[in-house]
Amino acid sequence: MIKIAPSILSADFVNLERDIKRVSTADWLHVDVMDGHFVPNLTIGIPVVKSIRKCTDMFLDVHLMIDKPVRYIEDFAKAGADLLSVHLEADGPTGIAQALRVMEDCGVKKAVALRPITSPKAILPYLENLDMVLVMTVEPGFGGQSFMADQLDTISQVRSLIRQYNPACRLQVDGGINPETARRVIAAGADTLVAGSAVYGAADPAMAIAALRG
Ligand SMILES: O=C(CO)[C@@H](O)[C@H](O)COP(=O)(O)O
Repeated sequence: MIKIAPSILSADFVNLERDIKRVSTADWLHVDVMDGHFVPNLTIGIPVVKSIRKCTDMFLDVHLMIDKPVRYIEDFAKAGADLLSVHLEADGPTGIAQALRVMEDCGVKKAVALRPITSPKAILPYLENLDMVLVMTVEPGFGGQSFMADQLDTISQVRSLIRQYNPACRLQVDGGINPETARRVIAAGADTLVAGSAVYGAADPAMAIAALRG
């Protein structure tokens, strides 16, 4: 079943609680954490995730765009994250494996994320132990960018690895998702879609969420 995860990066942060309630028909809430180093942007951190947890029961899907994420896994788990995604480019293999181990110990779902440049095969050392793989269809850092169609092939390749090694693993796609690109990424094998501007830029976010489901 397709899951839709609105990205609060496109929400109005002054009215964050209101904007979280406006997407309550979605399946998950996607929270973009950026450190100004792994990506050229700064967003939100642990205290904000803690506050979000207090105002919604939605599944919190937290995308860590930060260097050496193992340093903060436990804090984000305690703040209320349900799933954490760490970028394979954000640390060496030992650091990524450690981050996944800490997620396991903390009882949060485990995901790895790939920048557009990263080979799908990079997920192989971790795949059997993952709940989700996140394929970026823009360069991480900002909302409102154009969908990178050449990532459709990466999505297909990741789907085929998932089929082979861990069929229960979800495949999330993030960046430039609208009703048209949603159809294309679902056809390529995605089952979880992140959308920021397509949801929060719409007059009626609930209708935009329904349109993404197809
Ligand atoms: O992680 C990111 C950007 O780095 C995304 O989650 C964006 O927030 C998605 O925004 P749209 O491309 O859907 O506007």
